[in-house]
Formats: sequence, structure tokens, C-alpha cells
Amino acid sequence: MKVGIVGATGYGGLELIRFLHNHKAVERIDLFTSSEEGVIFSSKFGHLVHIADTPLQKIDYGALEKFDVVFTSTPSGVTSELLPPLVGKGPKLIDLSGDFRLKDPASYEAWYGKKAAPLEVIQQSVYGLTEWNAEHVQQASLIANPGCYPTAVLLSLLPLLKEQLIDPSFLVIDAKSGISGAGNKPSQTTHFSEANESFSIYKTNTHQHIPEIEQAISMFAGVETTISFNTHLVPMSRGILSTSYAPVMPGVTEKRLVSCLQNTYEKHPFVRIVTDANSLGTNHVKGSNYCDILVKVDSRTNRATIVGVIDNLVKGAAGQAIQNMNVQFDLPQTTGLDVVPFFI
Ligand SMILES: NC(=O)C1=CN([C@@H]2O[C@H](COP(=O)(O)OP(=O)(O)OC[C@H]3O[C@@H](n4cnc5c(N)ncnc54)[C@H](OP(=O)(O)O)[C@@H]3O)[C@@H](O)[C@H]2O)C=CC1
Ligand SMILES: CC(=O)N[C@@H](CCC(=O)OP(=O)(O)O)C(=O)O
Repeated sequence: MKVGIVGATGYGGLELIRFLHNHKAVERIDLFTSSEEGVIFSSKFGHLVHIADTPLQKIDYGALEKFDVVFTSTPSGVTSELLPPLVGKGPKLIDLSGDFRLKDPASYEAWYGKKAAPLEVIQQSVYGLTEWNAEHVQQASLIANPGCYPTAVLLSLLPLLKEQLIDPSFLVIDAKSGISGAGNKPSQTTHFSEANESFSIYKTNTHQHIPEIEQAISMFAGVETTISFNTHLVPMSRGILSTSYAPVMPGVTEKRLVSCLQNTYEKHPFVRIVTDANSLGTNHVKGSNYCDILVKVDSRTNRATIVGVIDNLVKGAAGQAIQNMNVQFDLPQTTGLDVVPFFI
């Protein structure tokens, strides 16, 4: 199939190229830019010499319409305007940004501080958390790829919430991310001299992923809840680790929680349930499409500690997008990671 990537020069776009280059179903990859038309892609990214030697192209609707799949890996606020004219025109659209995730435009505007996409287009979008929504993803023409934090949080919590094994009324989620989660433009907080040897909280109680997580818990677990969710910046390149705390329902054992997770993800190749905390950490998932999940019950408080670990660029962005493409076209759940080297 022929694939176009808008936002190819960003971190998500670079990982998409790495995956797609070895994907058996992909015969051609075209790369689009809003700022560097004509620049030979590999001249900017040495690890892609001989792999992506094509020039960056200007974003053009006539060209985009001809692809089988178009990935948009742009900052929020871009695709809400760019994609509506393309929906239903031919290519399957997989958007990595937050622009089509929230079903309520007022909620998007409140949390993102930007104008929402038209309601009729939002209504057509399907939330692409592959492990939980493959059936709908298969039919969709516009897929809203989940955010990075929501991927780690939801994959680890949804099974336990759906089976009513933990109490949704007191969910506390403490999440940490590497710097690449913030994209390739340094800001004061992500600049090396600020982030290195530091550890900081940001967007305290106001993170835009709060409504996305609550919406997905309602959608997939059938539970309405208000979460406490906070995010922290860790001086590492990539990776997310989220630790959630919730009271365990009366009579539920740790064994029951573990088996619920194991049963849910038995047929999902990219989720691993780990039982030993020593084998859990962002280094174990770097560059991979895995989400690792650990659950332990604190016997003193009868609260569960639920940990989800992903590579935010891969499981949270590009890899999840490729999984969505595979599901849409009924392709094997492969990623083709082996040959193309890492950038970071
Ligand atoms: N980084 C991560 O871990 C994750 C990111 N995401 C989401 O994926 C999306 C991409 O993230 P990421 O790759 O990190 O972002 P980056 O900031 O690294 O890259 C975004 C790219 O978008 C292009 N771009 C910027 N402005 C515009 C515009 N107005 N019109 C068209 N293209 C534009 C730029 O390329 P050019 O100048 O060449 O046009 C830029 O390289 C974001 O929405 C992010 O929230 C989701 C999950 C994880
Ligand atoms: C470390 C860091 O800054 N991470 C970003 C994640 C951005 C993201 O994925 O947000 P979208 O929902 O807009 O796609 C953040 O916390 O805002």
C-alpha cells in the first residue's frame, strides 16, 4: 500500500518511518512537511540514510487523497483543520494528535485551549486503542490514536475496572514521562539544562489527558469516574511509567487481579503481564511495542498498586498507529522493527 506521513520530521513521524520501512504491505512512503519542502529527508536524519532519501513534499490535498493510508503526526490544533476535507475521500486517516479523541468539542476546547474540529467529523472518528476497540477500528475512515499517557494508564486499568475488581471512586494515577513525549521543539522545561538531573511535576491537575482517560473508562469499562491524574518529567529520552492506586473490592485477591489481566490480554501480542517488579522499567520496553503491566495488593491498606510501562513514542504513538493500520487492513500484528536503527 501507499502511505503518506504528515509531520514526518517529528518524533512520532520518525518512528512511523522506522516501522513502515520494513512493513511487508507497504510499497511506498511519502513524507510531507509544513516547513522544509524539498529537503532530502535523510540529510536531516543520519540514521535514515539509504532508508528515506526522498525529498519532503508540501502538504497538498490532491496528493494526500491518493494514498491508502495517511498518518498525521502533528501537534494538536493542526489536524482539526487539515483532515476534515479528507474524511471519506479514500485514504484511511490515522491521526496521532489529540484533535479527534474527545467526543465533546467543548471538552476539547476547555482542556486543549484550542478550537475543536467540526462535531460531525469528531463523531466519525474512532478511538484507536487497538486492544479494546479493534472491531470499530476496522471500519473507521478516521482513527484518533490514543495519547501516550492514556495508553499506559488505560491498558493497565481497564480490565480491572470492567470486571469491578477495583473501586473506581478513588483512582489516583501518578505518571512519569521521558522528554521526547513533549515533541522535538525544546521549551524552557524540556531544555537539557532544565530537565537534566531534575524531576518535575507539570500541568498539575490540568493535563489534557484527564478527560481522554475518563472518557475511555466510560466507553470500555462502562464506569463513570473522576480521576486524580498527575504527570512528571523524568530526565530520560523516552518511556512512560504510570502507577495507579485504587481500593480493591471486598473479597478480591491479588491472584484474581493478575488472572483478570492475563485473561484479558491472552491474545494481544503487545501486552505483557509481569509478576516481578524487578523486570519492570522503561529500559525493558524502549523501542518496542509492548506495554508491561504489574499489579500488587498492599495488604495493610487493601489498595492495589497498578503499574503500566510503555515506550511513549512506540506503544503510545507510532506502534499503536501501525497496529491500527494492521487491524484496518486485516494484516498480521507485526511491526517490522528489526532493521531500521533508532534515532534516539
Ligand atoms: N512524542 C510522543 O511520545 C507522542 C506524541 N503524540 C502526539 O503525536 C503528535 C506528534 O508528536 P511528536 O512527533 O512528538 O511532535 P513533534 O513536535 O516532534 O513533531 C511534529 C511535527 O509536525 C509538523 N508540524 C508542526 N506544525 C505543523 C503545522 N502547522 N502543519 C503541519 N505540520 C506541522 C512539524 O514538521 P514540519 O515542520 O516538517 O511540518 C513537526 O516536526 C502530537 O500531537 C503528539 O501529541 C502522541 C503520543 C506520544
Ligand atoms: C512529556 C510531555 O510533555 N508529554 C506531553 C504529551 C503530549 C501528548 O501526547 O499529548 P496529546 O494528547 O496532545 O497528543 C504532555 O504531557 O503534554
